Amino acid sequence: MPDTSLRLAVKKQQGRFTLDVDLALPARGVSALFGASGSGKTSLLRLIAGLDKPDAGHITLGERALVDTRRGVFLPPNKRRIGVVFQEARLFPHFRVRANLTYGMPESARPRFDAIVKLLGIGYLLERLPGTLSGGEAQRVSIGRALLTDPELLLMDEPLSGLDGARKQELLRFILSLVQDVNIPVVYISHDPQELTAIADHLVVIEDGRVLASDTLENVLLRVDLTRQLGGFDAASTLSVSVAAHDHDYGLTHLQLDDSRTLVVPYQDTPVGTHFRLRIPARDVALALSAPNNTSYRNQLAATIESITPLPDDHTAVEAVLAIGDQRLRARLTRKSRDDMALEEGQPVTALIRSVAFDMRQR
Ligand SMILES: Nc1ncnc2c1ncn2[C@@H]1O[C@H](COP(=O)(O)OP(=O)(O)OP(=O)(O)O)[C@@H](O)[C@H]1O
Repeated sequence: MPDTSLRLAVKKQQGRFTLDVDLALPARGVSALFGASGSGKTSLLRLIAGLDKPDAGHITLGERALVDTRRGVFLPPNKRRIGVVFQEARLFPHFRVRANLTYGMPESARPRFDAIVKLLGIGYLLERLPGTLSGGEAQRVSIGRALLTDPELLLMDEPLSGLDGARKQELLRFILSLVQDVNIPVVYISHDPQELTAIADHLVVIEDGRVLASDTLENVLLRVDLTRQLGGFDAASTLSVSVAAHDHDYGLTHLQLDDSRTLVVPYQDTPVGTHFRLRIPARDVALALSAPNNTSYRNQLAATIESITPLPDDHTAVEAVLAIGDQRLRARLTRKSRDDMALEEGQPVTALIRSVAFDMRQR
């Protein structure tokens, strides 16, 4: 497998706005750029795509230098092997879908045409003109066009923003399976926390043209110091689990967290051994000092308090990060319960879990 990780250190002045970013993104999965309107997400994406030049800096994709201002290197967009999908599908209005897809397609991608059309479910659209397509259909065609340039990296700038709720979900599921099938790294811009929770593996938080955080989604969402910037995200943690067994009689599925810990959830129609991520809202985790016997909480996990932090925006609440083996779980408590139970860092506790949600992605 070629190394397709993206590394960049770029500066660009745009009027009074300064973009100053130093970043390394993984070679696999979806890296999301998240930040308020005007934080610089699109400006960064345009530099990566080659639509703008940085004032100073370098960008490399795997071994290839795309830009290096000191050496005078600047690869034009069509030489970068980067596919771009914009907010609105930018199709040629007078070309049929087929011609839109094949326009600029390199010979190397020709054998994959049928497979990509099938993958995107756009076979029935090939002879239509762009003006007759729905927003979701047009966006699928533009994803197809980006894939048919044989890219090593796919950039998506709010690809779902023009779509309504149901179509948004549909295309989101679609992009998820696509990412798993084509195995090309994706840089994905959005300011929608729900969308990013569903799709991102890696999260980059941008504010005022600078990177505040760049790490796995799980790790960034554990950062209590970013509570303000991550306001739209439900405080939640993700746990990696695998399906251990099904209990058909009670309609339950047993999940293995690690060698000594299991969770029980409503029956999931998924084979034993399947890996999953579970999403657990911080407010659905309670703490007990010892494992209670008589409780309707099905899930109790032995844990250790790693940190307890006051919430910046709510003086009645605190947030605890619990170590559960080598995974981490957030719990939101009232300040009063912390004081009543005399909770402190390093203390062993039992985490009681009220609800879990399944992540859409299988791992
Ligand atoms: N050509 C330009 N000249 C001057 N300022 C610009 C130019 N292009 C962008 N900017 C400014 O750069 C800043 C970052 O814009 P950018 O479009 O990258 O933000 P964004 O995070 O993508 O926002 P949104 O989520 O609203 O799309 C903004 O303040 C914008 O006004």
